[in-house]
Parts: sequence; structure tokens; C-alpha cells
Amino acid sequence: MKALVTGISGFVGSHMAEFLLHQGVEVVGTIRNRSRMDHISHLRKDIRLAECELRDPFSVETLIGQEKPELIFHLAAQSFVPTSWNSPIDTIHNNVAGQVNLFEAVRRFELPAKIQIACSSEEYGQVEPEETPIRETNPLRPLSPYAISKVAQDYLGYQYFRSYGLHVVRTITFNHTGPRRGENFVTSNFAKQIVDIEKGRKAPVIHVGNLEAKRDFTDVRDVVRGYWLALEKGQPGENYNIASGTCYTIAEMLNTLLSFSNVDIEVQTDPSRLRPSDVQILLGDYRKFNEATGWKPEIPFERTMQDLLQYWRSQP
Ligand SMILES: Nc1nc2c(ncn2[C@@H]2O[C@H](COP(=O)(O)OP(=O)(O)O[C@H]3O[C@H](CO)[C@@H](O)[C@H](O)[C@@H]3O)[C@@H](O)[C@H]2O)c(=O)[nH]1
Repeated sequence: MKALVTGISGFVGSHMAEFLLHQGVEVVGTIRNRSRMDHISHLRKDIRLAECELRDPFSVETLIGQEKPELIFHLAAQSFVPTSWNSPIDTIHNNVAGQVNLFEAVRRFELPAKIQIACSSEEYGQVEPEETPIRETNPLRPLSPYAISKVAQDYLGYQYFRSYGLHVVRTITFNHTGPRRGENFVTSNFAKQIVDIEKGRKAPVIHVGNLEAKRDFTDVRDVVRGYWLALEKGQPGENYNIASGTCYTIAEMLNTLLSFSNVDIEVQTDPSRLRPSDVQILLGDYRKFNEATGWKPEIPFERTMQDLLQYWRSQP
């Protein structure tokens, strides 16, 4: 069995590759010439890498024609919400055109591949308190250009299934974190600041944005197991929430991290970390996915936070 992982050098891509190798699957991954390789350096002898610019249809067609994978995990994306306000067109183009190119190449070669696409709980956007936990039937009220790009990816998955019969499974993943999470994202950003303070590299002040927002965090290792099950047991054309079913305010998440450290800190709001519009609450209902695949989260939030701190402590 051969799997293609787009964005293999990224946070989720590297965990996906590890999971697939444990399943005995042959792994090919896409990288770009500017990709950082440190997340997958320990896997280099076990995986194959292909340089591919997903925005370029010729590049994607060549890759798909050469590799003909049976499974595709489409994880490559511009995934940081604040970047999408600074570069809205780039975010939408990158995320949407990349996926269309992939789908068109699969069609062109009439590949019977199963394709997982990484949709996002950001698509739900403005959620009313009585709508939680959020089900897949909730209206989408996106609040950022990033969320718009994910709505487009999501509905393209639906449309390519309906129009052409592509086996696309749409996973709607809530926040996820763990070792190797990029340092822009809130969990990793706060963990790294704490470790920098522990190591004496930074004054004991943590800079934060909106601490009131509530997020539903799942460990990335549970998430990639979910992506595998989505292709093994999920129905093509369907969308499935992948979530923990519990949410924390960002302040509670910070306190959890601090409970695993001895540092004494001051918290300071950095206005540049506040967003033009922030999704206030994301709390997912994963029953539909559980019923289809048996998936449920296994790694407790506290362990994820400890592992994340350990990850930053181990970095040079
Ligand atoms: N990044 C960041 N966020 C902060 C900070 N302080 C508070 N926050 C708040 O923490 C929350 C989470 O921010 P992020 O970690 O940047 O993630 P996100 O915007 O929720 O998006 C993530 O989850 C989506 C799924 O819902 C993913 O699709 C997306 O790619 C990303 O992983 C937001 O409400 C943000 O305003 C900070 O210093 N930095």
C-alpha cells in the first residue's frame, strides 16, 4: 500500500508519516524547496520525498502520474489564521488551487485513490452558545480568510465526490497540538515562552493575545490515527468532526502549561496578537466520526501539554 502525504515536512505531516510507517505503508511526501526538514530528519531513510509545488498543475500532475498512490492525505496548507489577514489572496490561492490541482490530477489518471482532506473547525466561525457541542450540520459562518479557504476546500471535496465520484473524505479537525507544533500557534507559543524563561533566555513575562477564546484541543497523534481511520472506514463525500469534546479557555490552557513548570511569570497582553475577529468558542461533537470509525481521543490534554513542554525543553 502506498500513501502520499502532502506537506509531509509540516507538523501534522510528520506525525502522519510516523503513523503510516508503523502501519507498514510505503510513504511518499511532498516538499517545497523552502520546506524545513527538521521535523522529518529522523524519518529520512524510511520515506521518499518529492519536490512538488501544489499550486502548479504541471508539478502535481507529474507527481501523481509517477507515484499513483492508493491513499492521499492532503495536509499541505497555509494553516495560520493571522497570516490569512496579511495575505488573504495567497492563503486562498494556496489552499484552494493546491487541492483543485490534486483532484484534477487524480481525475486525469483515473486513479482509484482514497483522499482525506484537512478541513477545519474554523469553518464554523461564529458559533452561538446553544449550538455547542458543534455538529457537522451547524451553519458555517467563517470569520477569517483562512476559514473561507477551508470552506472552499471542504465543499470542493463534496463537489468532486458528487460530480466525478472521487473518494474524498472531509475531516473537520478542531485545534490540535503536541510535539513539533509550530511556534506561532498558541499552545506552542506559550510553551516555548515558558521554556525560554526556564532557560533564562527571556524575562519572566509571557506575551499573550485573547485569553477568553475557548478551544477544543486534540493531540496530533490521535488526529493522524483519525485520518487513517477516515480513509479505512469513512464514507466518501461525508464530513466528520475530529475533536476531543471538551474545551478550555486559552487562559486555562496557559495555566495548565504553567502547572508543569516552576517559573513565576507576569502575563502581558500584546495588542499585535489580537485578531480583527476571533472565533470565540469551538467545542466539537465527534459522535458521527465515532459511529463511522470507532475513533475516540485517547491522549489526555494534560499529557499533550507536558509533551509539548518537553519538546521545547529538548530543543537547542
Ligand atoms: N497564535 C496565538 N493565538 C493566541 C495568542 N493569545 C491568544 N490566542 C488565541 O488562541 C486561540 C487559538 O489560536 P491558534 O493557536 O493560532 O489557533 P486557531 O486560530 O484556533 O487555529 C488553529 O485551529 C484550527 C482548527 O480550529 C486550524 O484549522 C488552524 O490551522 C489552527 O491550527 C485564538 O483564539 C487566538 O486568538 C497568541 O499569543 N498567539
